[in-house]
Amino acid sequence: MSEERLSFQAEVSRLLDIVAHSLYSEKEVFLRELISNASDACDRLRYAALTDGSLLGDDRDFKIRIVADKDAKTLTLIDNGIGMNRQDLVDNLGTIARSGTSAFVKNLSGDSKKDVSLIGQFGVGFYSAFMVAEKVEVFSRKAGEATGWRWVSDGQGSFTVAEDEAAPARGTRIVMHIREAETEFLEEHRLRHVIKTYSDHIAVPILLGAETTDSVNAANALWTRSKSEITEEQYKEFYHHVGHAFDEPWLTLHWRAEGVIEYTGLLFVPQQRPFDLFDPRRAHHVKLYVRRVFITDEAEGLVPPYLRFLKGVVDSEDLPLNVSREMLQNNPVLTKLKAGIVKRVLGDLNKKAADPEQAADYARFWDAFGAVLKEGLYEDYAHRDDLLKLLRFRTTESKGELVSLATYISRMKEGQDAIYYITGDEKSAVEKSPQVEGFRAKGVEVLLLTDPVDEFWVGSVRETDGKPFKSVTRGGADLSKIKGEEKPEDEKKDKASDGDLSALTALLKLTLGEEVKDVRRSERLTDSAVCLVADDGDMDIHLQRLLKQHGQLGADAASKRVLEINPGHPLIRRLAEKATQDGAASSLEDAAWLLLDQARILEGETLPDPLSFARRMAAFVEKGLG
Ligand SMILES: Nc1ncnc2c1ncn2[C@@H]1O[C@H](COP(=O)(O)OP(=O)(O)OP(=O)(O)O)[C@@H](O)[C@H]1O
Repeated sequence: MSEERLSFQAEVSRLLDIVAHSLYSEKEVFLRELISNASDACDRLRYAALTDGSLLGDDRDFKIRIVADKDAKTLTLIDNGIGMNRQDLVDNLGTIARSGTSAFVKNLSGDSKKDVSLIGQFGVGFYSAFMVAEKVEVFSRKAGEATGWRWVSDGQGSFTVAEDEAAPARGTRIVMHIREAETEFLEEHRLRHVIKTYSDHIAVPILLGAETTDSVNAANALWTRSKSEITEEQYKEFYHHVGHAFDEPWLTLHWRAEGVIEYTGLLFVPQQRPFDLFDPRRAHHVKLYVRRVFITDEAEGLVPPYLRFLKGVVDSEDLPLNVSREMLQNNPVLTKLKAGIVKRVLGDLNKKAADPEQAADYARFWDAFGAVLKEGLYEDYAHRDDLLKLLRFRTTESKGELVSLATYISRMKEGQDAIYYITGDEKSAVEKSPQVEGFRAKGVEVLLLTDPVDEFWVGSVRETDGKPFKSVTRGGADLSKIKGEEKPEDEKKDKASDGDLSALTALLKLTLGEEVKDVRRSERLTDSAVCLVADDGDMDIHLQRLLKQHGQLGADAASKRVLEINPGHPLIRRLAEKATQDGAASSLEDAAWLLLDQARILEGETLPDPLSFARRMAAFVEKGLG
């Protein structure tokens, strides 16, 4: 086939532009990226050869060779891994395969400084070669295939592919034509240092020079070494490699299990949320190995979705080496591995969570991954108690600090028998909700739940330690039973008389008719005149809104709300007085609708009839101005 010229996917061009022009201060990381890819290629061939031994031929020892040629100003990296055919080259080196990354690049701001620091968080993989090279040639031949290929690009929007017999017998040779300013990467000592720093953990030998047979790296799988032999730095570099990550691990778990099943786990909890954390597939990122052979990074069932932030490796001694990815489904060994992983991870998280000295550190984890962990509360009943201990909340009383359920319970007021919460989209908004006023006045703490998942777990967990979870926007507020810290003047505050209030309530019910389920005097309001609540047994207001937004609830399936009025509010007092007068029904009609609309606005809802609202409002203001 003759040479073809193809364009890079738009996102790749964008990425290359940033890579070439702005740049990381640490250009040396390009080598780590290419070595990481070469090692993955060896892993994949090792796995493929389990079912088709002929793929390896006589060349059975995997290696990565790096050769610098100062005269030609080229740096060459050769692996005898799985290799790429024409289609692979076009797909892998012309597009960004990972969907999260691709979407991310699409949304880059165009401000190169900002973009570079963001890209630094996930790396640019193969394309980082263009940080040091003005031209890159990739010669490759896929294992088991006859034809070799050459891919060439100067990173300027396009590349060429053509058949080429100069490709290695199997695997990939990447030739980088090093820029004048980057010739330091042709110096052996510099290369050796970079390899030692970033790639020592790579399990395939890395040979520096055309002839040498001595590897620069230790060349055994990091997780097989004993903990005492591994430095923090090495763990970190391994985490970068295995997790395609660029932050520091927040927690490193390295353990060997011997007993019912035998395996080694080396798992990391990242510091930062990866971009695809809320991807609907909820896939995890833990690689499964069987006796040092990479099997798959998609073993569904190895890690539950609520721990999908974990990165790392699990290496089993019990699974058969020829286990196919299909065979892994419903495999009893896999089930046991999963049980071991969950126990270990939750145990270590609980140690961190329980240590007051590490509260600030745990808070960082919680802010990154708490929302994901909460999914386990309704998906993994067996570990619910462990998970409940890990929960942290911001509350109306916590001044931004995180509070555990145990702390909340220890601070409950006399007569308080429920754990109160409010759900919503944003902390600042729920904190100011009228429904929490009465609780705040009494010093009764209310959990502020602002993750969408919150609605689902509170609905499923229902209670802890004998204390039910209760929404402050649903049902009666039963605040009168609680001995709080209210100030005496609150008690004495003028309230509408019972008779007047009953008249107003009746009038509002009549006027608003089908728009509300009921109108009641409120126990929970102190400052606002009105608010909406869901009736006991009805769906919480925020949950209704959430389900509607996601098309899970028809417009008419929503249950009606109860309008609560504050007997101590001057406006309600005045209206109550008027409600007993003749002709009140018609003179207060506009006021009734305005009260309801006000409650809707406080709830963050759009008004069903904004035009009428504006008309009534204008009329009132006009009257007020005399
Ligand atoms: N030496 C190689 N041998 C075989 N395939 C390779 C090699 N180098 C790259 N590839 C293929 O090209 C793809 C893209 O590589 P690239 O480094 O850009 O991204 P990645 O490795 O998937 O992710 P990351 O951005 O985290 O490095 C790889 O997933 C792999 O399929």
